[in-house]
Amino acid sequence: MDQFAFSASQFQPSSSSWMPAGFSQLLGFSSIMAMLSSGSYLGDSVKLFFLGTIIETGRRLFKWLIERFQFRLSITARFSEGDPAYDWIILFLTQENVWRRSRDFDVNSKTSSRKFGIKIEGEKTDAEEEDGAEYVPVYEIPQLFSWKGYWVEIKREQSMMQQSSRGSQSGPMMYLTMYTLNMSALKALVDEAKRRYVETSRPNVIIHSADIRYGMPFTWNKVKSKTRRPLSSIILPEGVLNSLVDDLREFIDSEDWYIEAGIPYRRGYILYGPPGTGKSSTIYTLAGELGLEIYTLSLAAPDIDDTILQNAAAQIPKHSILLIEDIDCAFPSREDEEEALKAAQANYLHQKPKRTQVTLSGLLNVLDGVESDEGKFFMATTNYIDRLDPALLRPGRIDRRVQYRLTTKPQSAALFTRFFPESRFGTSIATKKSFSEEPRSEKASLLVDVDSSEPGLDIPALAAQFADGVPEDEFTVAELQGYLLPLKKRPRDAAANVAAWVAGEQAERRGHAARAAERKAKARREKTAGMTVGVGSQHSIILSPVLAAQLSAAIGGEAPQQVWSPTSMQGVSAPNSAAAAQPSHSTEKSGGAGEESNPKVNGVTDNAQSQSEGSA
Ligand SMILES: Nc1ncnc2c1ncn2[C@@H]1O[C@H](COP(=O)(O)OP(=O)(O)OP(=O)(O)O)[C@@H](O)[C@H]1O
Repeated sequence: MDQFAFSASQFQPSSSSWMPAGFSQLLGFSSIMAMLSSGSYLGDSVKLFFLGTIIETGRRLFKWLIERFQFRLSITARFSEGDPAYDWIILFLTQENVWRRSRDFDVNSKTSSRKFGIKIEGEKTDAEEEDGAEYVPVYEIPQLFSWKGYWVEIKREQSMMQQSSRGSQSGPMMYLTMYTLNMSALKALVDEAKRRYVETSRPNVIIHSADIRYGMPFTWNKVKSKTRRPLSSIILPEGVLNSLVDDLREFIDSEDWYIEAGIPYRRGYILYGPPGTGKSSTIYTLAGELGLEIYTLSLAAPDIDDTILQNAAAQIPKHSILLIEDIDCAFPSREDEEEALKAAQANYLHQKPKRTQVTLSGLLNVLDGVESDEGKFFMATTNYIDRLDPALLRPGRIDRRVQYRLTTKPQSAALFTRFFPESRFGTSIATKKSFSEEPRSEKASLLVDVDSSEPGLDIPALAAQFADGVPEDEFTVAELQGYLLPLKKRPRDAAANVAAWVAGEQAERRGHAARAAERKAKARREKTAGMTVGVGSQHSIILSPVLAAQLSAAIGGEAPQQVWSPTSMQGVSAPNSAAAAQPSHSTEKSGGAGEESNPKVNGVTDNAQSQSEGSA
């Protein structure tokens, strides 16, 4: 107490110099100062409290200043995953080695999906390089780097984006902060990122496919890259491919014309014909040639509806291709739907077969609407153009139709030459090698060559032999390719054995057609047998189609036309009984074995000139 009283009196004279003594006493200021200087426990606590308050206030002030400073002296850009610009930035960061200070990676096995993995140096074999794991930096901890004299900070975050009918939408976002007031620096960085992306992607075709997950926003997040195919690898009748390339180039270059003429700046193609004739390959090759990215969607997917389709089309950047493969699957004909329903019922499935929720009008809206201009290409493939609604094919929606057919002789020869190019197998190589190497016997010079293939061959003659062995309009390029693949180093065998292969294929097709006819006949019998099986004249029973079929097979065929007495049906116990094993309907013929084997389709033709309308 004494100590306290002493200190207070010591303090009082000085405080009175700037504050009336009565006033300072009223505030209790002198007693607080006395307490603080007393060194007591309470005084220390109060000191600590004031110190903490000062530090916290300072910290907040500093943060506030930094934020203001950052806001005024930096530019922040956001990139959301699924948008092409996000990929530009990711690739840019990989190339700038920003990941070097990072300790945070996603490790994935290498696939054709593009993830912009980085190369981690170490002693690795080539095989490991090719097939090993891929290290993809995560960038979830902010990384600072400098680019052209600017400080740039990068950070990836999972962030909430917006509310939609499909729930709250969230997705990874990349935040790029540049410490500069110069807006054009950001533009330069983004342009540079895009340029590098285009440059890096040039040898590949980039294919985006839809990422549809319940409750998540629609994105084109699944990205793959395919090695670009040269135009010469596509075997079509003379001029078809070049005319498509010219048409697409002209379209890309004539944006101003479209705007001036008031015509929607969009282009639609449909490629149709039997499977394996090169429809998809043509689209991928065109995309590679012109540096276009492909956005592919299957309308047959049950999760996709008109809203998603519209969203998807809207998210596609300018000068890219919206590809819908097998477009007929989305809108099956009424007969097909009935058949699917019957098949489901026959198997006691009470659910309707699942089909797309996309409506024809939804698709037409996408083709006509704002989403479909801005220099986008709409490309579709189908095996059955007749099943498509004429509204879909009308000029202005589909500008060009390209028909694909089974191979002609020139196509077969061209395919052979593609497999066995003159440059590797022709006479010129053999001559060059025989001069450059030690003299050897004729037999030996034929055996040794580049890639241990057969050299010194008359490739045009072998190609002609091969083409002669393949009947026109019977096989697809894909089928011939399947035959040639195992013989890729043996051109002579490929040409010599093709006739035998063709004969084998034809026999197999006849067998297949016979079995198909048999199945059809059986289905017809089941249909009629399923209606009514009479037991005596008074008791007729209705059987399920399957049971009726089993019964009719067991008792010998056309059940509904006949009346079976209960005694005649005795012994019919199971479908696998001896009676069932020997059906008495063997008189039924297979209904023209060759009929269904080969749909008659000829060569590849381009209908563009005759059928294209509404194009520029
Ligand atoms: N005209 C062709 N030129 C070059 N290769 C072809 C051609 N037709 C088919 N192929 C080859 O056959 C395979 C299948 O071709 P593709 O997928 O392009 O056929 P498609 O007509 O699109 O078939 P689907 O209708 O089943 O989708 C590919 O490997 C492709 O290289």
